[in-house]
Amino acid sequence: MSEKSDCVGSVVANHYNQLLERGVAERKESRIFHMRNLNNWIKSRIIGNILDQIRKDNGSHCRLNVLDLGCGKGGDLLKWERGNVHHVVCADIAETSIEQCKERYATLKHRSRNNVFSAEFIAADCSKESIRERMADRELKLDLVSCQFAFHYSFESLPQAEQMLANVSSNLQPGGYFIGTTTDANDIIRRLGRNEDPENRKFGNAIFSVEFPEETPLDPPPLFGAKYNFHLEEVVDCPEFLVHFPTFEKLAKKYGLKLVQKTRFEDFVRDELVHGKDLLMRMKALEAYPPFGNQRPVSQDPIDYDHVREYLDSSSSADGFRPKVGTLSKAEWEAVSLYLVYIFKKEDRTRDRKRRHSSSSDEEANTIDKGKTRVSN
Ligand SMILES: C[S@@+](CC[C@H](N)C(=O)[O-])C[C@H]1O[C@@H](n2cnc3c(N)ncnc32)[C@H](O)[C@@H]1O
Repeated sequence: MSEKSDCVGSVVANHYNQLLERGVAERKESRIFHMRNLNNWIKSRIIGNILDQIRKDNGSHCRLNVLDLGCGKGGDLLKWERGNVHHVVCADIAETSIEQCKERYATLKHRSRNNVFSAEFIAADCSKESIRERMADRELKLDLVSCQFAFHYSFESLPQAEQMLANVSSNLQPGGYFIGTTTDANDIIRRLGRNEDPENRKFGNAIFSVEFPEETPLDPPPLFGAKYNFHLEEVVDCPEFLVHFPTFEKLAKKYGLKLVQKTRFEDFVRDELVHGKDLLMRMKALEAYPPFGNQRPVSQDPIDYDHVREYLDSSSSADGFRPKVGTLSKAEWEAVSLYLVYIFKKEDRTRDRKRRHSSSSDEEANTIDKGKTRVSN
């Protein structure tokens, strides 16, 4: 492994290790409170949908073993509890995050009087070592690997992306799923706007920025190691790498993982609103506008609400009544919409072969959630 790559791995680990745990009150005051809730809602929907799909595939009482790859402090533990899974392997490069994840799990376990999934915790650079060696049961087969907001770190180099995928594929059952969220490289390059000004290396707004250092070639960027510095108010300030999606898809295929869905967050949110609105409201993923009583809008910049004022102006009734709507400030939406959702399925070669031979049914093996399979660019 090169010195350079070791160095980036430790920068990432140090950054996440130093992140402070915030209390509920402090989180509510955050400029990105609703954006974080919206991201959490998106993950809840991805996880909920895929668990439904696995139960459809394998029977409603099937055992469910999960790997949370790049689990951080355990932001998804509650989702695993609500999803009634049986075992979760939590892995992350940041040791302090893994300790915090362990503590959160202990609290969850205590609160539920031991009536919760079993769990194990592994502090490891999953782009450089095999986690199977570190698992309590090396024979354990997983039904789901979830890698939320973390896969882009492995695109530092081809060997790292391959090791990450090996950790996914070698632990998954045939027919198991690999789900995740990552930045949309095409969108990042488009937003850089080098067509307008070939010198551009940075874009963003008051809450986030993406900046490519001089050493990253941009015309075109390399398939691996296309480093940019990502800054998100209060939470992230560290190097990440563009994930060239066709390369990701091709590599995943080499590891027996077939792409079944790739959806940009903005499309995912629109689609999931049909069934997920109640949860969205409960999770406070949108800001009420105009604000209630003497509350202030989250952003003090009026531009952040131009879109909603325009909407309200066009939909006010004749008596001037202006309803409240749920929205997100423009700055937060610009950050949310940098991401995409992906779902891969581990090929089940025996089953697929049998199915091809024995049935003329046109049921697609990879159909997710009532025909919503979508592979778009
Ligand atoms: C943005 S956080 C997301 C945490 C969590 N998945 C969530 O959604 O709340 C990214 C996480 O990926 C972890 N990470 C980055 N590179 C990693 C690597 N090579 N191996 C394992 N974890 C890694 C970081 O330590 C961090 O906890």
